[in-house]
Amino acid sequence: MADKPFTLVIFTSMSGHTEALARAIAEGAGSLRNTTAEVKRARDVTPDDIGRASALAFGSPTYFSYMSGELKMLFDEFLPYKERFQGKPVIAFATGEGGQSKCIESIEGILESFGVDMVHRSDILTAGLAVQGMLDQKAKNEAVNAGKKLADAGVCFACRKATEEQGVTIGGEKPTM
Ligand SMILES: Cc1cc2nc3c(=O)[nH]c(=O)nc-3n(C[C@H](O)[C@H](O)[C@H](O)COP(=O)(O)O)c2cc1C
Repeated sequence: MADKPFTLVIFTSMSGHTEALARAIAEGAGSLRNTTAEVKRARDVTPDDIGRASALAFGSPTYFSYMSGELKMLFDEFLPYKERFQGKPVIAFATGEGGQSKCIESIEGILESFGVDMVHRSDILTAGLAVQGMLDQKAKNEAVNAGKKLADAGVCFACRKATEEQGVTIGGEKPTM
């Protein structure tokens, strides 16, 4: 994992709508103190990137009520690296012309089998982050806030991981060996 809690926002996009949403999420995620955020196209993401991240966002345009082939390919290829996703806070986002919640469902379905912690279920939105058409100011604000909440959950994840790795138990005592 990176030194500072790090949010990786992964997307695919042809005409720019989903990219704009990804950049707004990263803007929110990177605005927290002591955290960083990066935006990457799905085809450029490596298993090491997933391992370094303390929080992840995955987004796609809706194609035939599903995610793009490029994002599906990432999931297919990263199945052997499933443990790098486990327990990490995640949000799914999508743009479309009305069918984007189906796209979000398709992304979430795969991510659940990778063992992630879907952040929105508890405190973001009931249907992931969905946008129809180009990003307006309201959608942008929502995306920035979602990014902040995601990064915040990433900080908690990184703290829990560090505590586990140092062998510190709750209550502050190290186990005796
Ligand atoms: C091949 C193709 C299939 C599409 N299928 C759907 C669809 O099933 N439902 C929908 O709401 N929008 C659909 N769309 C619209 C796109 O999801 C929408 O324009 C999206 O915002 C494009 O994202 P981008 O600008 O990031 O490329 C489709 C677009 C294309 C090119």
